Amino acid sequence: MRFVVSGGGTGGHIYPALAISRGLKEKYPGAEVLYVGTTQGMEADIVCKENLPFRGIVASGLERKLSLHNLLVLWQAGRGFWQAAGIIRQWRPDAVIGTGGYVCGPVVLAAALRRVPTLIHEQNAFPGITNRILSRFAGCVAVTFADSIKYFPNPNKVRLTGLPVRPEILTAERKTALEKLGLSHDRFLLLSFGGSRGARAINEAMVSVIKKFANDPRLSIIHVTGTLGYQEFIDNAAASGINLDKIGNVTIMSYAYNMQDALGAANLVVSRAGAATLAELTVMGIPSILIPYPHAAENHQEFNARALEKENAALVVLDRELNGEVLCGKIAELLDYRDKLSAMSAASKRLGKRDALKDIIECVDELIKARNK
Ligand SMILES: CC(=O)N[C@H]1[C@@H](OP(=O)(O)OP(=O)(O)OC[C@H]2O[C@@H](n3ccc(=O)[nH]c3=O)[C@H](O)[C@@H]2O)O[C@H](CO)[C@@H](O)[C@@H]1O
Repeated sequence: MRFVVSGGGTGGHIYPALAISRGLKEKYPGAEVLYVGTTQGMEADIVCKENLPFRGIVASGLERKLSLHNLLVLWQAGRGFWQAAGIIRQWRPDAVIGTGGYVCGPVVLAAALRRVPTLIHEQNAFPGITNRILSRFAGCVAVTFADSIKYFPNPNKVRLTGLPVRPEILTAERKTALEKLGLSHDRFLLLSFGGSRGARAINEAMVSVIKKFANDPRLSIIHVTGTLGYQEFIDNAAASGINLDKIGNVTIMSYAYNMQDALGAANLVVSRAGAATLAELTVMGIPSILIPYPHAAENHQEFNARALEKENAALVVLDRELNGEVLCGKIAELLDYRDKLSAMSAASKRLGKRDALKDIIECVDELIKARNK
């Protein structure tokens, strides 16, 4: 069997695509999966570490106003479509799966026009523009939140599956993860990151958190700055009088390629409220302090975060209310009241959908069988 998966731009689209690739290989032993993305998105870097064949095409997004940039985008969209059509013709996939981001548009469309079975996955409570358009052509639309179903014109095609989490995250274990990270079993681990690209507001607040908890014997801290924000974070920490070399309980990373270990070992996570992150937190039953990115389309991260807050699985701090003092206060409260933390952890776990990947692979299988009838 041969498959094409496509999803691009940020980790939130890429990791579900990688999880689906693994699921396909498990379901169909010997299956070959080709990843189609853009060469300038994060996918080029992340996918090559997965040993999956990768092909790049051109794609970018329209600005929501009349502009010269949009003319370039339309020209690129045409070019991207021909590149995608060429790939589909040569690779002859049995099915094509898109997980969002502009790059999926031409890939899923080219496949659907050749009558190749297609499935798209929507991660957010409010669907992205690419998926809303593609849903008209795709054979199946798998969604994470029931709330998103109403935005798709043909509800009969929609299946509520949840968001597929990478298998290594599903199976991560605290003891092994702590050992891999070289961290003590007796300490509480606070993990903070701002989604796949990092978040300046979280980086700024974490400077105060690190200052407050530096060398505190109760806890270890792993803070992931995002590749772009790394140097700024290091400079800000130094300007605040923090000597990171002299602090034994803090690890700073620009990007965590081993998220299964970081999440596997964490007792508490501070993060943005991207859908893939929330799916990972809930399948692992990790309590969190969520700071939704305020400029996400239709403010969808706040909707995502409130869904966890409502079930007592997370505390929510709005970006405009965030500062070092507020974040230190919330962390200290959860460190001191472990019963509250345990209750949040249990609530988080109740929300996790561990079967999402299996359900999506079943949908793909049904599409293939329906075509071969
Ligand atoms: C600003 C914005 O619009 N962000 C969107 C984007 O976010 P973004 O890409 O930040 O999305 P998510 O939080 O959903 O996913 C991040 C993914 O990257 C992984 N990770 C992150 C950091 C790191 O160092 N290592 C690592 O592996 C996480 O484990 C997770 O799997 O896509 C998501 C899914 O459509 C949306 O819900 C988010 O709103």
